Amino acid sequence: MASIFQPWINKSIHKKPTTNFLRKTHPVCQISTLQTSPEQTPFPEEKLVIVGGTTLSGHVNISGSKNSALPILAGTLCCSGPSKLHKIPNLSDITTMMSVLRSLGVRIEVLSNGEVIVDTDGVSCFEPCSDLVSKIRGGFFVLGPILARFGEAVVALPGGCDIGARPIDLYIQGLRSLGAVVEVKNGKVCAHAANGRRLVGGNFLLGYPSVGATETLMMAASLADGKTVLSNVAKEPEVVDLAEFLNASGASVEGAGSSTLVINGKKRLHGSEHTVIPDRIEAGTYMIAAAITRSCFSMSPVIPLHVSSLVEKLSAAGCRIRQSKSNGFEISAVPSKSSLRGFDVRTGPFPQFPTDLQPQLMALLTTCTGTSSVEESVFEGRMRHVRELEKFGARIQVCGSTALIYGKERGSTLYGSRVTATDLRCGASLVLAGMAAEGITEVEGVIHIDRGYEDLEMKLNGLGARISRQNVLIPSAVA
Ligand SMILES: CC(=O)N[C@H]1[C@@H](OP(=O)(O)OP(=O)(O)OC[C@H]2O[C@@H](n3ccc(=O)[nH]c3=O)[C@H](O)[C@@H]2O)O[C@H](CO)[C@@H](O)[C@@H]1O
Ligand SMILES: C=C(OP(=O)(O)O)C(=O)O
Repeated sequence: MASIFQPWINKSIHKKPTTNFLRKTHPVCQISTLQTSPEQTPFPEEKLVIVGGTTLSGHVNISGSKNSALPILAGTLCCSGPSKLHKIPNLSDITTMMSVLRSLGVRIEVLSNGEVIVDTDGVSCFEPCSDLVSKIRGGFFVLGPILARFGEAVVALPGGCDIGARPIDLYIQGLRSLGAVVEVKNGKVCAHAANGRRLVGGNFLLGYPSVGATETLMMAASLADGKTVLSNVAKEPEVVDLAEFLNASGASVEGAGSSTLVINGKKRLHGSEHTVIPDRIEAGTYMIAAAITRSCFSMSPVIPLHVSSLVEKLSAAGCRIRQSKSNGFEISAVPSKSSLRGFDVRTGPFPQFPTDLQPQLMALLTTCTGTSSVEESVFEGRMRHVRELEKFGARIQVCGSTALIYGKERGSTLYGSRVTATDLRCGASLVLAGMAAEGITEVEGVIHIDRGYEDLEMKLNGLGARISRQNVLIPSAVA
């Protein structure tokens, strides 16, 4: 289908953005809330029904990264003219993010194969629909770009996984150091450039290398007057991906991937073409799926550096992991049948072990030998999966931020159960446990899983799993 924004490739089009901000809330806001993404549709509520005990084989394709696509979609707001993005995953969080952008007057065309064209030239207000922003974490990432490009922004407090308090103090302090006046009123962040026009470059040391605060400040500084130095920033691959998108759009961001960013602000950025990196958390989830089902299969594309902390742990447990040009990443847990060894793990900012793989890894550890420990150092509330894993018969003891997982001497101890996903990665860990368990498992709260896994059950079934999606009103198969 021909793009209505053709020729998007003309990077030199700098149409003047519409700056009539009198109408603060765009009417699209009302339309967007009626659009049907799984996140927004109250019915039907669904569950995944899993027949456990299957062995997986074959190859699985890894989608583009949710946590890269979200800030990059926000980053298009920094750019005059259309941007063409590749490998945007088909997820409910992405649908919600697109609705957030549309509520500002952004035009978005979704093509096939994860290609999306985003044109922000029609932006006609600086306050995105609050109902949409508060559904996801990524919606809040529009704050920095809107403020930097238009000198003013009103953005509702963010949503996202319920895994801790998730404050936004670093965003606020950082934006203030770039010359913004920021206050929180009635559940919204209201910000404007102190000089009434543009942010100004400044120095800011983040008290913690927050991913979202780093991304927000990077986008804001890209359009500020002068130079910004951000210290103790997040080094996550998604931060690097955003920097690459911004630089392709004419920004000057140096140091992405290290703990200091130096950003020379530009008067304007132009649209560009960018391919989102593969989702390292999705890839990691499939690697753990191979381990927990004691299977062997391959996956691609995977960037080895992005999964190195997981590879190290799985190798220590006894899995074999190989890379081949033709097949991508191949993980095998077959020769170690029933004897994967438990280990200790602590989550932390990249390159440490990712918190977004902690619940899935804990599910694996319940099937390994010996006693393992998992320390969650990033989110204080990310242990809600423990109660659900216990329903499979897992023995886990939580002490503060550390869980002790008592494995057993031989094979899986898990039995199919009826469980509920309380957040995205909790949902993934329950699906993994269900595949390893004896009997049938039902996972409710699928809405959380759909936020971040593209075609999860279709991809797993393609590897040999037996998972079906059913309406929760269908009588339960688990006693
Ligand atoms: C959409 C997206 O990209 N989500 C990811 C992003 O979330 P998100 O960007 O929200 O995570 P952060 O890196 O900001 O949070 C890490 C820690 O910093 C704290 N904090 C954060 C900001 C702040 O202003 N003050 C503060 O204290 C948080 O409460 C948390 O304890 O990074 C997390 C850490 O890798 C991942 O788990 C999420 O999947
Ligand atoms: C915590 C996560 O997402 P979000 O920050 O969007 O809630 C996640 O992807 O595991």
